[in-house]
Amino acid sequence: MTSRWPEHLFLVGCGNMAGAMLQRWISCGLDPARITVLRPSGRPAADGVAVVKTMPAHLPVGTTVMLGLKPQQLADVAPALSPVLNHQTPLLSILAGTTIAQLRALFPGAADVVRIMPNTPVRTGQGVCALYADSQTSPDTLAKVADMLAPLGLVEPIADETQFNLVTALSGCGPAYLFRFIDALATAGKALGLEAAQADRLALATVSGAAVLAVEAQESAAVLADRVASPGGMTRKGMDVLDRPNGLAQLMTETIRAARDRGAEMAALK
Ligand SMILES: NC(=O)C1=CN([C@@H]2O[C@H](COP(=O)(O)OP(=O)(O)OC[C@H]3O[C@@H](n4cnc5c(N)ncnc54)[C@H](OP(=O)(O)O)[C@@H]3O)[C@@H](O)[C@H]2O)C=CC1
Ligand SMILES: O=C(O)[C@@H]1CCC=N1
Repeated sequence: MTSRWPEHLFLVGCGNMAGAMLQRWISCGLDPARITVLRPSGRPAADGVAVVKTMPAHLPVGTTVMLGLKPQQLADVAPALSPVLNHQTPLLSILAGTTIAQLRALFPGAADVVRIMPNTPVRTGQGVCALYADSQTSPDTLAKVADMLAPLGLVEPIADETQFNLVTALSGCGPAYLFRFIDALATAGKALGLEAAQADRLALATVSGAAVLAVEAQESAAVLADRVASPGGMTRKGMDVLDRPNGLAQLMTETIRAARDRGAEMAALK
């Protein structure tokens, strides 16, 4: 069986998101000696991973490059990165908003260009990586990228790039909304009289347990919610607040729409 890992991985930027992917890949067997990280600060990325502060003149044969910097930083790095890519260097990008066409314009030497939209839970192997490539990218490269992402969690191919910002708004940004929800649940408990640490503990364990149950159960989340809500009981009264016309469903639609639309704005800023 061939290895799921590239011969060499070059990460251009390795902060919160690429760093989470890196940690998971290493814990699943990617040899740190096969990874180089470019980051201006020169801060260590992980034990055994080489860190450089400036663009190398050449990349080892068999290198896969992943862009892990912010979209606003891409224009600074592209002039130095483009010449070191060739048609055998798969170029992966986790940049929100930045389209394949924009990447191809900046990196004309790359043949295989793949957009990935991860989320931070990849660090535990419970993340989501959405995946899109255009028809110029070889199916073999795309399959290899999907294989490399498999230890990070759900790998979700996206057929239509115009949906990528919407997908980003849901699964890429989604953990932040869940973290906010955990905070809000605990804060509500505190506001109504619970001791702070206890409210935090209860909120976190409740969200964690409910998420695991939702994953493991055969029923939909809607059915599971109804099973908690005994007729005439306490939960129904609470859910009546969430379910009112301007309640949670509308709030989430507005939230996802605002995030999605920011992706298009970011692409237009290039
Ligand atoms: N955060 C998230 O949950 C998600 C983020 N993304 C995408 O990931 C990308 C990175 O976001 P995030 O990790 O949050 O950002 P961070 O700010 O945490 O990381 C940015 C990284 O880019 C590096 N960097 C800055 N300037 C340059 C440069 N000129 N050349 C090379 N590297 C540079 C930084 O270096 P240094 O370490 O030295 O400061 C840092 O490692 C974005 O494009 C974002 O859209 C996608 C999905 C989810
Ligand atoms: O906030 C952002 O732009 C990125 C995209 C998905 C999560 N973080």
